[in-house]
Parts: sequence; structure tokens; C-alpha cells
Amino acid sequence: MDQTVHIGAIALPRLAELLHTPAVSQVVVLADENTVRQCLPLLQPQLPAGYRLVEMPAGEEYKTLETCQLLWAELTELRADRYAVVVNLGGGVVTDLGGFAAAVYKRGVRFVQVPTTLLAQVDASVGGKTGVDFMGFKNQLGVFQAAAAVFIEPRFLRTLDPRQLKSGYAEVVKHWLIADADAFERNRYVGIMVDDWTPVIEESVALKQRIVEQDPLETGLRKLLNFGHTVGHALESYLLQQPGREILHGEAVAAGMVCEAWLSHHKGRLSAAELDKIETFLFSIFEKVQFVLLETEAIADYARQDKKNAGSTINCTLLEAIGRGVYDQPVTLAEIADSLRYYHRLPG
Ligand SMILES: NC(=O)c1ccc[n+]([C@@H]2O[C@H](COP(=O)([O-])OP(=O)(O)OC[C@H]3O[C@@H](n4cnc5c(N)ncnc54)[C@H](O)[C@@H]3O)[C@@H](O)[C@H]2O)c1
Ligand SMILES: O=C(O)C(=O)C[C@@H](O)[C@H](O)[C@H](O)COP(=O)(O)O
Ligand SMILES: [Zn+2]
Repeated sequence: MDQTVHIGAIALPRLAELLHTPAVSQVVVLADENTVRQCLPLLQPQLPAGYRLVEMPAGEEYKTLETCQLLWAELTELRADRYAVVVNLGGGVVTDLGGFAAAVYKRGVRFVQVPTTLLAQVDASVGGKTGVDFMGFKNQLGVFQAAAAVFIEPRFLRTLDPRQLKSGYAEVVKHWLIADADAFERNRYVGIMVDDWTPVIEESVALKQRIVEQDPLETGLRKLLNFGHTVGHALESYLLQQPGREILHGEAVAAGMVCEAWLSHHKGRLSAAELDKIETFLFSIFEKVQFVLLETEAIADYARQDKKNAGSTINCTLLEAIGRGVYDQPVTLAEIADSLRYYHRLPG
């Protein structure tokens, strides 16, 4: 998967070059209610006159097929052809949904990603996974489709809520844990008090791209990028169904990484000392996700829909060491529930 990623002050001018060519018939910007207010003003000078804006409500609960229809209706009313370009301006919800909707409209129009959260800049906008949630399961419908290009402007992060910044940081930590022990060591005393995110974004994107290039369709190696997500998605999916118990994707992944680090230790792969190091670090940044013991089975049950599974075998990505992930490791539903009980017992 060949995907050009522009990072820094050069990004938005490069996007303008792409959009101001005769090969582009129409430009449709998809943004959510917050990125329209907070991010569109920075992007606007780079857009051609006559672009159309589609505004969607913000939040994971709107990452649905129904919301895709807003974009499909606008494209259809515009009679947009295959030379149209969809510009996804927002966090991972907008980039996942907008990428999917563009990939399906007339069997595919080009889209570009302009990620505005840390999570979308270090992870969601890169690598071509697009999709929406369905029947309570995360990213249940989707396609692998590379964006025409990705334009990352770290200045967007200036208006981002600190809780959202932390959520994105979980995916950065995930990248270190699966493939970069040195970065974990260098950064574990820094935390999220970062002035300029550019180097962190550059390193994370490069690491993700190295993996995606080798396995764009997730037949093997790419499953490393799913560390923390077997349990993380189960927790996120479960809590999203519970009114008033909102959880952010990165918060669920952080909890999932603790559980899956424990599973790695339980399976004899990861040392107790490294498990402790990971836990200590994650709890220095993330608050504990709250659930009651009675809920563990119901949460674990969501893992039966994980996309890495083969038949009834739940395949998890585990760690052999900090910086060394290993994929396709079978775990049982009972072990997943045990990992949640372990997490529940931890102080915090
Ligand atoms: N495709 C992938 O590879 C991939 C990778 C990781 C996560 N994801 C998906 O990404 C989604 C989470 O993305 P997210 O954390 O960006 O959430 P999000 O898109 O919901 O954005 C978080 C919130 O921040 C607001 N916002 C966005 N940019 C802002 C800015 N610059 N200033 C102020 N507010 C801003 C949004 O309106 C929203 O309310 C999940 O659905 C997850 O499954 C996909
Ligand atoms: O890019 C990937 O591959 C990932 O797994 C990145 C994850 O951080 C991301 O949350 C992804 O959307 C998960 O995909 P899914 O296939 O488990 O739905
Ligand atoms: Zn993720």
C-alpha cells in the first residue's frame, strides 16, 4: 500500500496543490460539528472556491451507515463523478467513516485524510483501514482502501481536549510496545507534557507505515497493530452500549494493553518485571476503566467477533518483550475474562 504522508507546515499547502488541478472535478469536505468550528478555519484558505461541506455529528455513536448517507446524498445531489475528492477533516471517526463512504460511492472516489486528533494523526489516518460500527461491534463494516494521501498538520492539536490527547497517546504507546523498545525507554518519563508533537507523530507514522507496507490486508504481520484491541474493543463495544458510560477508543486500548500484557505473562511469554513496567507506565497516564466483576463475562464475549479470530479460536496479539509483539496467539474466552478480573483487582 503506497500512501504518501505529509507532516508539518508543508502539509496543507501540499493538499492545496492536489486539490487545485484540472483532474479534480469537485471537492467535498466531511467534518464533524467540532472540526467545522475548530479546524476548518485553518484548512479553508487551501480549499478551492465552490467546495461543498458535509457536517456530521461528533462522536463514536455516529460512526454508522446512517451517517454515511449524509455524504452519499451530498455526492449524489452534486452529481459527483469519479474525479471528485472527499477531504476528511477530523478525528478517527471522520477519517474512518469518510474513507469508507468515499470508497463505496460509485465504487470508489478518491479521498484524502486531514486528521485533527493525535489519535488520527499517529494511527487512524494511515494504513487504509476504513469503516463504521454495526450492531454494537466496532468497525464491523469496512474496506481496506488507501487514501490518495494523508496531510498531517500538528497545529490542529492546539484546540484538542487533554482527555482526547491522552486517548491518542495510547496508540503511540502501543507502537512502542509492539516494535520499539528504545522509544518506550526514551519516552516513559516524559508522558504527555509535550510541546511539539511533530517528532512523536513522525516516528509513530513511520513505524505504522513500515508494518502496513509489508502486510496491507492484515494477513499476518499487521495484526501486531491490533495489540490491546481484542480486549480493548470488547470493553469499548460493551461500554458504548451502556448509557452514560462513555469511553474513548484510546482509553479502552490502554486498558486492553494491560489485560493483554497480563495474558502475555500468563502464557509464559512476558516476564513479570516487564508486565510491571508496562502497568506502572500506563497507570501513570490513564485512569482505570470502571466496571463491576459481574460484567466480565459479558465484556469478554465481545471478543468472539474480533476480526483476527479464526472460527471459534480467538487470536490475540501478545508481547514477548517490550518492543516485541507476536500475533496469532490463541486465547480462550475464560482467559480473556481472567485478564479483565486481573485488571479489576489492580489498584486505581
Ligand atoms: N483506521 C484505523 O487504523 C484506526 C486506528 C485507530 C483508531 N481508529 C478509530 O478512530 C476512532 C477514534 O478517533 P478519535 O479518537 O480521533 O475520535 P473522534 O474522531 O471522535 O474525535 C474525538 C473528539 O475530538 C473532536 N475533535 C477532533 N479534532 C479536534 C480538534 N483539533 N480540536 C478540538 N476538537 C477536535 C471531535 O469532534 C470529537 O468530539 C475510533 O472509531 C477508532 O475505532 C481507526
Ligand atoms: O491499522 C491497524 O491495523 C490497526 O489495527 C490500528 C488500530 O489502532 C485501529 O483501532 C483499527 O481500527 C482496529 O481495526 P480492527 O480491524 O480491529 O477493527
Ligand atoms: Zn486503535
